[in-house]
Amino acid sequence: MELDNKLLGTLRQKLDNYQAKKVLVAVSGGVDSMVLLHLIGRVLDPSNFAVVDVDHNLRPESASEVKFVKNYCAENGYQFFTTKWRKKPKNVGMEAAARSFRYAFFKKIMIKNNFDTLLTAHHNNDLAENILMKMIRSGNAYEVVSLKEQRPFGKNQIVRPLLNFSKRQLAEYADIHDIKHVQDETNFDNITMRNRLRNNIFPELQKENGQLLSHFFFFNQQLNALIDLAKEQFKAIERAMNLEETLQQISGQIKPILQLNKDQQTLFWGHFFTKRHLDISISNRQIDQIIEVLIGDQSNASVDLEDSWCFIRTYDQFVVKRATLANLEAIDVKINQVVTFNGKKLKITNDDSGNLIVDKIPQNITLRTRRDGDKLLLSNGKHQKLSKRFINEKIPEYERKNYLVLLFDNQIVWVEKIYNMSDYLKKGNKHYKINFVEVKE
Ligand SMILES: Nc1ncnc2c1ncn2[C@@H]1O[C@H](COP(=O)(O)OP(=O)(O)OP(=O)(O)O)[C@@H](O)[C@H]1O
Repeated sequence: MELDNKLLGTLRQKLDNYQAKKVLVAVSGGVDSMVLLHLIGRVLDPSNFAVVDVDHNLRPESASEVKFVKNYCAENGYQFFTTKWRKKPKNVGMEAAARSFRYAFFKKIMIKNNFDTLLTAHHNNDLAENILMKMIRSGNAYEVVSLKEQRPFGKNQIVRPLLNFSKRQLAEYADIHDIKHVQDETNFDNITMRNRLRNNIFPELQKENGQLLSHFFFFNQQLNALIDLAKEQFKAIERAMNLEETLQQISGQIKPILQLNKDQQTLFWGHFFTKRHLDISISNRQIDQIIEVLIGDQSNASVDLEDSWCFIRTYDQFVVKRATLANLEAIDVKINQVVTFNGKKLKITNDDSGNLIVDKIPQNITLRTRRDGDKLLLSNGKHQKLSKRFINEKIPEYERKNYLVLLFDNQIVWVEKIYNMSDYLKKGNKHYKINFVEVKE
């Protein structure tokens, strides 16, 4: 009776707090969501709620599980929505794809039928498992924060009224009221980390302290609040940074960030990258590298990020941009043949207007990007390392890999913008002119 009152009281209070008027209950048929549905049936009039169950079509029993929920709704006079997932993607995480299909369907039903609130049956064990899993995977505070009791969902909201109740309490309620439910057999195999934590680790941890789950709840609440406070301060910092943002890059002043201490900077960059529309994931190690670059006084220092994005610090600014992918393969080029290299169309012609002057017509012409050990011939007959030339010309490291290098018979004769062997050839000898041009369409 006490548990009944606690659950019903909490549910009423949450619906009231979050002004949930027309409610869609997400029910998978498992014990948690059947308990939620049973409770809702006791609190709301059927005209104010409906049930939704998505058949993910991933297990043979899924259709009969949906039928079970459908029948339950029919018996109780509840409106019911369902759909079956048919177009399963290949080569992506199945669980994540199933989830995004599920939430897209929830959204569609809510908009079409004017529901203002989606209720899910997430509970305290789900929350604790999420936190521990994220702790194991990343330790990133923004990821470690777990489910919130309420969050916006498009123009509407998701409310999770059972977050403060344990799985055991929900199972107890199901027992008392003899609530039938389906059993997901995959909960028992220990292939997933979640199941290993649920079945092996949490029972052990709870032996240390029976209050463990509520501590996770409390920790989550506090961490969420701290992050919200930090974000307020970061907004002010971002305003002072004068950010300029396009789909391809974002840049800004670094001075405002340097007012934060090193740990606060870590928190800042974690937030900065998670909320940007530039789709970059960033590791803790990369955040450390960014901070090193900002604290150091080396202009043009850079950090490589995922998918060829890079973070570059110039004197008092930073820019995050995509570095063009270099084609590192060398290609052989014939005279008058058009080749595409790093997105440019190029051609070598052998005519008098040539801007490359050589002392013999080459047998082999090769185009490639830089390699370690590349050397340039100078007029005194000596060689200079290409890397040295890049430094002299102040070409930042992140750009060097995109520079085109042209070789005649294995001798570098030209490097984009910074070297042309013609400038170093002795006058008086017999020379040939060769043209190296970018072809415009
Ligand atoms: N197929 C489904 N159809 C309708 N509701 C579902 C379905 N699967 C899950 N739910 C709802 O989501 C809640 C959480 O389910 P579960 O723990 O399996 O999901 P999750 O993938 O871990 O979490 P999330 O839904 O936040 O991604 C369930 O209690 C239920 O309310």
